[in-house]
Amino acid sequence: MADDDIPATFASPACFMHEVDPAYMGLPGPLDLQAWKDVSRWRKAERERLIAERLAVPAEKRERQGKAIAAGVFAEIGDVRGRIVSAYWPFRGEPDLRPLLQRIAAHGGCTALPVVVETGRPLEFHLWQEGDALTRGAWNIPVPAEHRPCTPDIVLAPVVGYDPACYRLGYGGGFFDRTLATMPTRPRVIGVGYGASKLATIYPQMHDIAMDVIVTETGIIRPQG
Ligand SMILES: Nc1nc2c(c(=O)[nH]1)N(C=O)[C@@H](CNc1ccc(C(=O)N[C@@H](CCC(=O)O)C(=O)O)cc1)CN2
Ligand SMILES: Nc1ncnc2c1ncn2[C@@H]1O[C@H](COP(=O)(O)OP(=O)(O)OP(=O)(O)O)[C@@H](O)[C@H]1O
Repeated sequence: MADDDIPATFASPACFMHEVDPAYMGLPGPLDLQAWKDVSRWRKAERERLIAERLAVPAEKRERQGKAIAAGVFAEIGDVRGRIVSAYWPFRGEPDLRPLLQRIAAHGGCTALPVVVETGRPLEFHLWQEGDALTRGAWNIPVPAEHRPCTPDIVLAPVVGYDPACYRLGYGGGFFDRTLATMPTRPRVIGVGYGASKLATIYPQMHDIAMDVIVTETGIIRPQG
């Protein structure tokens, strides 16, 4: 038998994985990799566009919208007594929910801020309320100076963009997805953003985790079905 006649498979493969469609195995195939490259490029461009657009909105209008969003979030949370709510320190034109943190504390809730420990790792949440000291964290975002890690019951996640299925486009670090994927008990996740940040779809990938609800100044979005 000539070498050319040897079939291009193992006589006795260790397993049949090579015969199964990679998508069925939950593994990315070559096509998925190309699709993810395209989606990544598209997401990068959309992030830049959406951030530039919201920064171009006059500060007073953004402030008005922020107040309407905060009112919507407060109503959506319901009874805050004894619950931990994580918010964020606003940057790049995000809705300012700092007054909401005070309101939550006044109603008997605890508040926290997200802390980047390291790129590629889940976020931590550290207790913080108005008057507590802050220090500069990753990307110069203020974070609690005191190390008081906690597990929030409710996470307010700022969105750069969102879609009708409540998927969130963030800044591209994958922090919230990684964090939610590794929390033993999934908190309630409320996406927070401006109505103008709506996209037809963010082309959700395996790692994307949908928000339970998105609150904007123009209304509340819940995943269909
Ligand atoms: N106010 C606020 N605080 C927050 C978040 C947030 O979304 N908003 N985060 C929520 O996660 C974490 C910070 N996440 C960030 C993730 C990426 C970049 C960033 O600037 N990334 C690169 C591009 C990344 C890429 O495309 O690979 C950049 O823009 O240069 C900034 C913050 C924690 N704190
Ligand atoms: N659970 C996870 N495990 C490993 N990698 C993840 C996970 N979640 C997201 N990633 C990776 O993080 C990267 C950024 O993801 P994505 O574009 O969804 O970010 P984002 O949600 O916009 O960012 P952020 O949450 O920081 O605002 C991707 O390369 C993705 O594969």
